[in-house]
Amino acid sequence: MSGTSPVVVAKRVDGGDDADLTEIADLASAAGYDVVGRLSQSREEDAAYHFGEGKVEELAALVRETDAQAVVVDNRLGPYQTYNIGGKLPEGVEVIDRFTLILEIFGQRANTRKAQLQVELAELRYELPRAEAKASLAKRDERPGFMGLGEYDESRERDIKAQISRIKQELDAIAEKEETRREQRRESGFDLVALAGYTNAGKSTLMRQLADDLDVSENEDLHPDLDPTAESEDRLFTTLGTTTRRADTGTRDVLLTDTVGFISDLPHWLVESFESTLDSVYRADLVLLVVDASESVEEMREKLVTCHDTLYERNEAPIVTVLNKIDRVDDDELAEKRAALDALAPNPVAVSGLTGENVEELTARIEAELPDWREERLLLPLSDDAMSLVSWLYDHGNVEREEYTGEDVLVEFSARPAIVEKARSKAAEVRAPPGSAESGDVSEASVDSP
Ligand SMILES: Nc1nc2c(ncn2[C@@H]2O[C@H](COP(=O)(O)OP(=O)(O)OP(=O)(O)O)[C@@H](O)[C@H]2O)c(=O)[nH]1
Ligand SMILES: [Mg+2]
Repeated sequence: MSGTSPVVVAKRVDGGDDADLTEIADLASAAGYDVVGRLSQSREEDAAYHFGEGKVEELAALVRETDAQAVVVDNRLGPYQTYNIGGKLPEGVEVIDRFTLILEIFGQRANTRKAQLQVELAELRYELPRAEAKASLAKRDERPGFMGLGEYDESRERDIKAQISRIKQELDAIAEKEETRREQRRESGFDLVALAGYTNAGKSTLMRQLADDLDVSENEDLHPDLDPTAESEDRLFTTLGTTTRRADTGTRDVLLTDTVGFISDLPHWLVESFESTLDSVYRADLVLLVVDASESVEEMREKLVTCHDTLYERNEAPIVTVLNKIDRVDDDELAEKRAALDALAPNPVAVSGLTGENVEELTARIEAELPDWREERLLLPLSDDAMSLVSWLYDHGNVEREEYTGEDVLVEFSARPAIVEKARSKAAEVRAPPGSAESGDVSEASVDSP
């Protein structure tokens, strides 16, 4: 089915308020569909049809009336329910669920090898239990292809498993390379800050506001892998891959990474398929959790909960919550929202990524929250190697004192812990170059931090 096809969106909630169809309609538009009808129901789940049977008749009538080519359902449908709903719809009208729709969007946006592999992996993980169900039903001599899922084929299940493991291997190799790159960047003195948050919260817009406006091409020598900043658009999942830019926050050298947004109700397997993309968030030194403050407190709360759930198990970094889009909120309203969300978003920074309002407060906060630099003193015998270590320290940290006493140079500096470690081992080599007689006797010359 092509992107511009007309579709009807539908959703069921257990009870209480009417179902909110905004997000599923936005997702359908993001996939390029034209939303021509909406239908919701508040009742408990029906085993056969998910919705009440009468509601499905209503859905079929709406489809006929609007000439829709598909129905997008914002609930988890079992394979039988999908089949039963499909049976009531006009011939050829597809039933698409939330996950298939999200995968479709990701598939359209996947423009790197990694993104394509991730989408493929998610598709296979979605298909596997369905293939298993088909295989086991066929073994029990049931009708093959019973759910409109095509002819039964036992080898399909084995194929899927083999493909899954092949793709996982390739993705693991990519993830390893990225981890090495993160370590190299840390060793060159950079702090890694990641933008995270619900899709459409304004991450890419804020990234552009914080990034040095230097052209990527001008920075190429230093960071051949930096890419142009991701686009901003009022559309869900504009950004799929990750982009990294330098940001000037004052004294620290920061590399800022923008990445795919979070969304609620994603099954475990889908989140897992995008694990290595989320690693740039999980393994950062600091996470900026961006929230759209122009939405209602309830929406903000739900989205914050989704973000925390996604971060909860694997995130290692401190989190600063950023209330974004304050150009659309007045002061009283902002104060109310801050108070209401205090438990989920303690001590947030409020900014507008669009106008740049209050962005200095955010950069100051980034500096304050980044892991502390350590103080160190090194005493080195004067030599060319010692002098090049001193100049390396100027490049990678803050040199506070440099003193020459006859045969030695004393240097006091502060730097991130990894740099201090590296400096110590460089100093050991300066004192006793590998292969020299005194090799191994280096600890004496090291002066501990005050
Ligand atoms: N008024 C206002 N609009 C903003 C602000 N920041 C972002 N927007 C708008 O919000 C929409 C989404 O912004 P993006 O920067 O694409 O958001 P994102 O979080 O990167 O979204 P995805 O990549 O799709 O997950 C765009 O239409 C932006 O112009 C802001 O501070 N104020
Ligand atoms: Mg984006």
